Amino acid sequence: MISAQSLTKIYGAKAAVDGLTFTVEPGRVTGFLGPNGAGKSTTMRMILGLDRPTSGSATVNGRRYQDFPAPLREVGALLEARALHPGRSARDHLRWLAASNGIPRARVDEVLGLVGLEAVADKRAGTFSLGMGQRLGIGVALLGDPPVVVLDEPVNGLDPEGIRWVRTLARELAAQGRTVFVSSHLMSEMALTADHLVVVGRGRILADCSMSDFIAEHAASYVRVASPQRGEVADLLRRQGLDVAVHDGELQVQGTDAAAIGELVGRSGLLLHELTLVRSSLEDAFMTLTADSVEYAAAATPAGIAR
Ligand SMILES: Nc1ncnc2c1ncn2[C@@H]1O[C@H](COP(=O)(O)OP(=O)(O)OP(=O)(O)O)[C@@H](O)[C@H]1O
Repeated sequence: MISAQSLTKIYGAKAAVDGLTFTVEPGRVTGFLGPNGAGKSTTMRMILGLDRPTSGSATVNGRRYQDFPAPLREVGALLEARALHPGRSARDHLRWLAASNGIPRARVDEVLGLVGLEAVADKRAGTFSLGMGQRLGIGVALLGDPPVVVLDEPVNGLDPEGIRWVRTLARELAAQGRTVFVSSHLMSEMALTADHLVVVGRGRILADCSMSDFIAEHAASYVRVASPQRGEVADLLRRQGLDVAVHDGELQVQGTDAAAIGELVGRSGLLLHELTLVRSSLEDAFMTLTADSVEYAAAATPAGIAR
């Protein structure tokens, strides 16, 4: 597992990471979320020994990254910034890393197959598209067959097929009992991939809980009710003590489920055209929780630009 204990990184007068304590457990995918500048990459870099904490510690299976003699066999990582030699082929890049980490050469071909790069394995990495580069980066992460995998924005630049591939891969790695720690800004994708979430804002922990608890706690579901007798239906529901809001000509009702609303309205003889449970999304929950932690927010769209 990965463990951060009071992990802190100060740049000048600014705490990029401010006393983070959390663990990333094996056997599940843990999503790492936060607005731009929240400290995700800095945290991952400290876990991977690329940045030194100002104080606190980050360990993988109880040891600091720099203390592993063959780190690729302990922790596989894809970081946002690619560090590929542009003139080297994908195969040579993997072979070079395998040799320096005591990994058998045969594993290189296995990994090229796993990430779908066999056909271009001998092309120079400098000619790769963003998506091919991401696949090669994921190949590097998997090269040592490590029990812990850290992926920073793995679906960046991938097409829909590639995005689905990363999702399936992350879930398979977790199902094999590995520790999988993934950051992404794509909320809909994260909702399908992660079981557990660590959410940060301005370098601090905002949430550390299961995906379902996070959504239930930070965003509210409601029942959408449409009726040609909207006013009467709204009055009826309000008299029952339900919370009714009117939005774009429909009622949004909180406080009970669709079945109970249907029965109530049915008994009154009023007409219903639609009754739908609208579940809140991970994106809704994320926006609610991080509203105060957003560092770089755009102003509302100026009227002249709105379509
Ligand atoms: N080398 C550095 N020197 C100075 N400040 C830095 C450095 N690296 C990061 N920071 C600052 O630390 C904060 C956290 O940055 P970090 O890249 O970890 O955030 P992030 O959550 O990964 O953001 P994003 O989602 O935009 O990738 C930011 O305010 C950033 O400007």
